[in-house]
This record gives sequence, C-alpha cells and structure tokens, in this order.
Amino acid sequence: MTDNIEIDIANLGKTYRGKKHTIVQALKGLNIAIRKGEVFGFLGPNGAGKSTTIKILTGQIKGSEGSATIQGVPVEDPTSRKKLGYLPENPSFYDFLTAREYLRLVGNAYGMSPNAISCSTGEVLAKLELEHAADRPIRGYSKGMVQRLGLAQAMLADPELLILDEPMSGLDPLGRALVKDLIKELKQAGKTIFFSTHITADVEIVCDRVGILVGGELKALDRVESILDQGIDGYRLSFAAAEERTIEQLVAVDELKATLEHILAQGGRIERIEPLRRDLERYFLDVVKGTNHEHS
Ligand SMILES: Nc1ncnc2c1ncn2[C@@H]1O[C@H](COP(=O)(O)OP(=O)(O)OP(=O)(O)O)[C@@H](O)[C@H]1O
Repeated sequence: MTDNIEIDIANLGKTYRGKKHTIVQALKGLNIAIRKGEVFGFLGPNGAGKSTTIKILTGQIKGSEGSATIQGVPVEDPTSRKKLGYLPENPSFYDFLTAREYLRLVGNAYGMSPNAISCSTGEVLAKLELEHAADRPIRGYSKGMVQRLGLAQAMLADPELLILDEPMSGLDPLGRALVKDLIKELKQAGKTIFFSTHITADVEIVCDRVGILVGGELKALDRVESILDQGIDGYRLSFAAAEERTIEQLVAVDELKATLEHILAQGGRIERIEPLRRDLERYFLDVVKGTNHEHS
C-alpha cells in the first residue's frame, strides 16, 4: 500500500444468505484503490452491489472474502471512520428534531466542540441551502431537503474522505447542480470523494475516475477523460466535390481512410472532419451489456 491511497479494496467479496437457503453473491473479487484527493464515481445498474460495497467500507456489514482499508486501517476497526463523512442511500433522521438540533447530535458524536459545531452547522446549512429551514422539524422537509441534510451531516466534521451513496438521488435539477458544485468545491479543498450512482451524467462532470460494477463484478475502471477520448463512434465529414457545394456525410471509423482517399482522388476538397464521441452513457450501456471489453 502506498501513502497516497485513501481506500484500498482488495479481492472483496460478499455473499448474502437469504431465506430458504438462497445465496446471493453480491460482490465478487472487487479490487479498487482510491487515491487521496480523487473523486471516484462508482457506477452500476440497480442491484450491482454498490451499496453492499459502501456498507462494508463503512463497517455496517462484513465482507465474506478479501479486505478493505481506509487510510491503511482495516474497515472492521472503528478508528477507520474517524475522518470519514458518510451519506447513506436513504437517509432518515429523528424527524421531531430540527436540522440544527440534528447536526448538534452528529457534531457531538464526532467529538466536536460546541463552538465548532455551531460554526460548522451554519456553514453546511448555507452550502446546502437549508438555512431557511434550520429551525423547523425535519418531518416537514421535502425529499430533496432531507437528502441535502444528509449531505450536510456528512460534511459537518470537515472530513478528509466522503463516501456518498447516491448523493444526487431525489434531487431536482437545481439540487443536482448544487451537489455537483459542492463536490467540485470539496475536491478543490483536497478531499477524497467516493460516490455511487447509476446516472452517468453525474459522473461525467465531476469525477476523475469511474468504476463500473455489474452483477457484483468490476467491469471497467478508467479515467473519465480517457473514456471520453477513446470513444469515437465515427466522423462527420464535410467536403466539397470539385466546384460544388459542401456535403456532409457520416463515416464509420474504419471507412474514414478510404472515404478521404476517394474524395481526394475525385478532386474534392475536405473541409472538416469532426469526431463523433461516445459519451459516458453509451460507454456505460456497452459495458453493462457486455459489448465493451476494455478493462484497465
Ligand atoms: N441483506 C441482503 N440479503 C440478501 N440479499 C441482499 C441483501 N442486500 C442486498 N442484497 C442483494 O445483493 C445484490 C446487490 O445489492 P446492492 O443493494 O448492493 O446493489 P446496488 O448496486 O446498491 O443497487 P441499487 O442501485 O438498486 O441501490 C442485489 O441482488 C440485492 O438483492
């Protein structure tokens, strides 16, 4: 293990034993090393094993095989969670409390001083645009407000590492944009963020790397930039045949060379070659359907 690894997941497996002796292999031989300061998107369809991984990392359940460490400390050891902020998949709170009262409870659990709790509460409520509702019981909050309070409590103790299970879930477009900006801000402050989602657009904008989990197995692991660079599906070619107006044509990757040679041989003029990039959504669908075999 090197010093700049924040989360190290090695050969992690999880088997659930269900009713009537059914067995669900939710995770199989998972290997991921998350670097300090990295924003990592853990992408996968429903039932892929994302929450299972996160529950193991946060000590709520035990893996069946392999190991996981946070800052070198095994996740079975509660001290591994000292500098961790966590947002569960469906956060729920004592809804008779107000947000401010709830955050005081969380701050106490982190061992923060009353002064630090009060300062940080003001900051996180402002960042998540919940100031106006800070002194209202949580029971009156909308779903999006509850989700934002979940993020506020994860950030309260200014943790070095944030593990967020579907942070954009239940948020409207404004809420999603707010959370994406927040993740970018946390990254700039040097935090490490590991978050799960099944929405590729969330990953494309804020993540450095993405891991795609399907049926408990990691099917792809790469930098978002590299995925977007590799993914050229074809070209939009603009050319003018001798003395004629510009024509646009879609050309497959393996036909580009021959098409260009043909146009030039006929005395045509190439005006523009625009690569048609495969976005992360397309890449994700290809991986999930098993048509993409680029692993790294
Ligand atoms: N306590 C449990 N007992 C039995 N099977 C379980 C249990 N928890 C999860 N599973 C099964 O393990 C698999 C992985 O579930 P998990 O919740 O980790 O997926 P996920 O990727 O988080 O899905 P989603 O995006 O729907 O939240 C699923 O087949 C699920 O049914």
